[in-house]
Amino acid sequence: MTSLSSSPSSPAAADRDRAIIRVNHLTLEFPIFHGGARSLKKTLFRRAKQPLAAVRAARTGGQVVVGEDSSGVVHVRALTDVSFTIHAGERIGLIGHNGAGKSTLLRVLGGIYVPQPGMLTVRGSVETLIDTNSGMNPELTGRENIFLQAQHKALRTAELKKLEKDVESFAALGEFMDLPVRLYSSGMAIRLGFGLATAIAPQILLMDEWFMAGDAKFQEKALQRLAGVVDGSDILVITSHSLGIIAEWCTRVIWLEGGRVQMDGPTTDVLTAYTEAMSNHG
Ligand SMILES: Nc1ncnc2c1ncn2[C@@H]1O[C@H](COP(=O)(O)OP(=O)(O)OP(=O)(O)O)[C@@H](O)[C@H]1O
Repeated sequence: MTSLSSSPSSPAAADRDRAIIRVNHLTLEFPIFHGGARSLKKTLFRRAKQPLAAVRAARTGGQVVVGEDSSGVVHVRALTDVSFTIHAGERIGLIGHNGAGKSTLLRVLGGIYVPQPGMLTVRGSVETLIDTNSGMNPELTGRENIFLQAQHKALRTAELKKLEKDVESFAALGEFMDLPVRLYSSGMAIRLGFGLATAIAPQILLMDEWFMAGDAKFQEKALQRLAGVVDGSDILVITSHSLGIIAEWCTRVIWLEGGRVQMDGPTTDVLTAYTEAMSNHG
């Protein structure tokens, strides 16, 4: 069950309405409808007959399972029984191997995937920096997309003008601002998407590491702008393979392994354990 709600801004209700994310026993599976699923199912059954010691869990990816319903559809279980609470003021880093479930978890928190079973409560305004074009219409120009966002946020004319000026100057796309977004390179789409998503600080900012893409000058500008947004937000959740970024930005780290929470705690403790595990197992 998912509940998403926005906070009223009454100062009297400030404490009660501060952002919070609560995740309880969350599991998420993707069904596989690919032609290869049949032979994959045979392999899984063959493996199930082998002694347990011979079936070592893969280090990358979620768990591949045969569905328990009568259809026998093969699923990838990306998240298994994940639970945690994030309070206002916390900056969370999600780390783990390729396929550990970081991006999937971020999408669940952003309301893009609905977990079943499990319960998710997200209180506060949410902004996601997950896909380069998230929330953008590729058929519209960059400028029209700014107007679209302003409409969603019910901005007044003066606020819209401010937003347009701010994003235009940050993205520095020149005449491309008045061309359809589908013509942009991925770096150009990042400039616009990042500029838009960070123009107004949300209570909860969910961010995948793609923002690190782009040329060096843009990265520098993006980090500077992000610092301001993070300061204005209640909660930051960021996934990254760069432990330097996690160490610099996060107060707490959740380490995922094969879709499960391996460790959850203060940044230094989790990064130390993770780095040790890396050097032991590669
Ligand atoms: N749309 C999808 N359909 C099927 N399986 C998916 C889908 N998205 C993710 N998965 C699977 O879910 C598991 C977790 O993937 P996810 O992208 O969340 O991992 P990640 O930790 O973000 O990985 P990386 O660091 O490589 O980006 C993987 O096994 C992946 O194959």
